[in-house]
Amino acid sequence: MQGTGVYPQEQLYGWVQTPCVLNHSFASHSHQFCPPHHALRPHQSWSRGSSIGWHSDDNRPYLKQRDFAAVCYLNSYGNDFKGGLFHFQDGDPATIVPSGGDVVIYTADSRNIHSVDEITDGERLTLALWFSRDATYDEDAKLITLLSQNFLHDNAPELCLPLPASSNMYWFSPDQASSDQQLGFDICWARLHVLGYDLLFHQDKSYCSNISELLMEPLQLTRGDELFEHEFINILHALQVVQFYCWKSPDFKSAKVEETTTVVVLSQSQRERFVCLKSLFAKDVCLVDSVFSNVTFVESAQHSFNWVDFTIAIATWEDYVRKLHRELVMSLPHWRIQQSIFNVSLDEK
Ligand SMILES: O=C(O)CCC(=O)C(=O)O
Ligand SMILES: [Fe+2]
Repeated sequence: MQGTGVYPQEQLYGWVQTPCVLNHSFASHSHQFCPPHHALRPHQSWSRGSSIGWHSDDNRPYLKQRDFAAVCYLNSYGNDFKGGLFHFQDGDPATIVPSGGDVVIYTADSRNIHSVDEITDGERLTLALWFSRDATYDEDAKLITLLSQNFLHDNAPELCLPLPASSNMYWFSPDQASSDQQLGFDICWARLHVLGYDLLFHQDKSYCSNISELLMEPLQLTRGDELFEHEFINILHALQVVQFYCWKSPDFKSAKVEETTTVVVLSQSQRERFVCLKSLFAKDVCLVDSVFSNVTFVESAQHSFNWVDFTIAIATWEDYVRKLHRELVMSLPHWRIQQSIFNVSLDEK
């Protein structure tokens, strides 16, 4: 994607925690309507310093299949971030102020040249979609095939556990032209860190300098000098539970506690191990703090932490994932018949 600024690097896989209510804000519409095929980019975080200069969304030979673009805002200008206004070069409205739940839709060609101002504070979250008339770019068909292969076994919830993508997907480099792992930090590690957690691999991995290998390893979480003995299957699993806990912890207050929580004090050698790991995952901890300062998810985590509630969060997260899995398994036969996940009915009034 062309742009003069710093394009956001982070793409998170997993669920979108903010509900999307569509308030249509059509910036441009044209063409005789025929239901387009869609491609979805996972929800995206624009951290402080991100921006994108004037561009159209089909501005590369390999992007020519894009006919329409849609951006759904998952949080709001003013409340969650500063800067980050969207501008069209021509036409009216010229400026869109992102507001959680709103969607802006426009043709992907040069009739809708647009830009996004630099984010000066907080974190801007969006969900971007592109629509194509060319069936060979139909993401639904690909996804349905993939889901059919992997998700048809109802009683295999472990299949729902997240698998990290390639390691450079999670590496934030201040120099975005390179993915040089001598600078910057791992975003998963950084998110855990700003929420007050450190991590420790089950086996001593301090000899291992390959981040992509480490991202796949089982691990435990620590806070202060405490080690929580639960084992997470990989860093994304731990991160999903931690974020789920931040999101849902107000609901746990009234919950009855039957879970047993095992926390031990860190030994000296364990402490040394996580110091080693820290230098592997973050070359610059000050940069982590500066990128994530004033981010709302950090503020929302300022609740009183306790491991008992956290233990409940693990079990509740598992129930939640199982529920999503069941819904998926129920919908899949229908999607397979339709060969489509999102159906636009032209007859609906
Ligand atoms: O996030 C936005 O408001 C627009 C993003 C954009 O222009 C793009 O991803 O191409
Ligand atoms: Fe764009």
